[in-house]
Amino acid sequence: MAITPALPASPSPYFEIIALPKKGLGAIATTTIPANTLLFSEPPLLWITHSPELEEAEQAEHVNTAFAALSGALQTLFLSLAGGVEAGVEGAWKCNNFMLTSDGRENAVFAAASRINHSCNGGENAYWRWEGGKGRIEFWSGRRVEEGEEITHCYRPDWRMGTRNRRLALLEEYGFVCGCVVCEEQDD
Ligand SMILES: C[S@@+](CC[C@H](N)C(=O)[O-])C[C@H]1O[C@@H](n2cnc3c(N)ncnc32)[C@H](O)[C@@H]1O
Repeated sequence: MAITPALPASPSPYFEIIALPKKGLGAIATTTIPANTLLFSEPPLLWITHSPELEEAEQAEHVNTAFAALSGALQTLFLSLAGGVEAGVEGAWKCNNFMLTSDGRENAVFAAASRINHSCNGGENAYWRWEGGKGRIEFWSGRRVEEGEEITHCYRPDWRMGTRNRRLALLEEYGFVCGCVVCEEQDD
């Protein structure tokens, strides 16, 4: 008998997490959300502080050490994130880590924030910020979001290039073919 994995519970009264065509899981608004609404906030699941010059292999060591310190339930949760099923700790880290500070010294993975898909510049309707004093990431709506719309944020807001090059860059850096509203509508 095929076992359907349980969908993660929504951390927010504003959206549900469901399976989406070609994107895995994603967050869909269950109500109209006004601009500048706090959608959710959460502490990191796995967080590392490191020198920004750290080589990838050394960073992986930090990640593995932090992973080993998690409880069994949190390890299972971490490995259930995108990339984790196929490529273990390294895959989940690569697919889901946020650079928290502009000096590149702090990176973390979050259970709920990991489920928010990417939209290229202009298509996103949410943004995040790291509240270091509270030790939490916050997700805010950047504009009014209609019921049924997908909640997205832009993984690389600094990329300003044509759709074709942006899609290639996303494929190279993040390993997916972008199916966001901007890429689907533009064809340059
Ligand atoms: C941080 S996770 C986002 C949540 C993920 N969809 C899940 O099922 O947990 C990033 C992964 O989601 C998918 N993804 C995110 N944004 C996407 C987009 N715009 N188009 C296609 N796939 C996307 C890719 O597989 C990517 O590696």
